[in-house]
Amino acid sequence: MEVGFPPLSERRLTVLSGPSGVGKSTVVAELRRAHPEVWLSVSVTTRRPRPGEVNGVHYFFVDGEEFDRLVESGELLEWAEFAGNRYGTPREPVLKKLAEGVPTLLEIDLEGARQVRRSMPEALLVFLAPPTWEELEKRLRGRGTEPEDVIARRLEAGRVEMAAESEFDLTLVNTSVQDVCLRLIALMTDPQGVTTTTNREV
Ligand SMILES: Nc1ncnc2c1ncn2[C@@H]1O[C@H](COP(=O)(O)OP(=O)(O)OP(=O)(O)O)[C@@H](O)[C@H]1O
Ligand SMILES: Nc1nc2c(ncn2[C@@H]2O[C@H](COP(=O)(O)O)[C@@H](O)[C@H]2O)c(=O)[nH]1
Repeated sequence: MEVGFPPLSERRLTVLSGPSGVGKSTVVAELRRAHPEVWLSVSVTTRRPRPGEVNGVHYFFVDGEEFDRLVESGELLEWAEFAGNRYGTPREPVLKKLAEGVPTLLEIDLEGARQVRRSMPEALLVFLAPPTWEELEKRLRGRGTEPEDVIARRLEAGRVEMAAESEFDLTLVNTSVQDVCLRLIALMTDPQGVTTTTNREV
């Protein structure tokens, strides 16, 4: 049975959230490899770049002063502090892509998703969940990009994010990156894609 989501033209904005380490970036990279027509917003962050991360590609890396300026000037659609750093979505490029009718994706944290829910209620909010909590810890540690104290902060935030799953329109469990991508692209490009009354899918 179809649930009451608005038609595609009014819900081209899709938000992907979920605990740190669940696989959001992996899923998005795979999705964009297969579907380059999907546009991913490049966020601004005060976090230091990880090895291999490129300014303007993975993030716009800025200092605290510049982030303050962006907030004060209203240039961010949403922003949040996550595990000691700040992250935000530049407003203008998102509005431009939406006006052009381009399927647009934000990969952001829970606080950011809540702000988008308030300011753009037509957006589709998708929660990416791990198969188990143990698997989440394994992925986060296995990525090897953060020291243990940062991993602990991210897992603490992850508990809060997991508890908020029901705020999202839909949950996809990231057991298989391929399966999640297929489902996500169907949701983004096919008005019939949202055809379930249950929040959680496997
Ligand atoms: N379905 C999967 N099965 C096994 N490993 C996976 C799967 N999806 C992602 N991973 C691995 O989990 C780790 C974390 O993935 P990724 O960096 O994409 O997470 P994230 O949700 O974007 O994290 P963050 O919010 O911290 O940026 C990576 O090492 C990735 O290769
Ligand atoms: N609210 C926002 N959250 C964002 C944005 N860009 C990324 N994120 C989220 O931050 C955490 C940590 O990311 P990492 O790259 O340091 O691992 C993760 O949940 C991202 O989804 C944003 O613009 N706004």
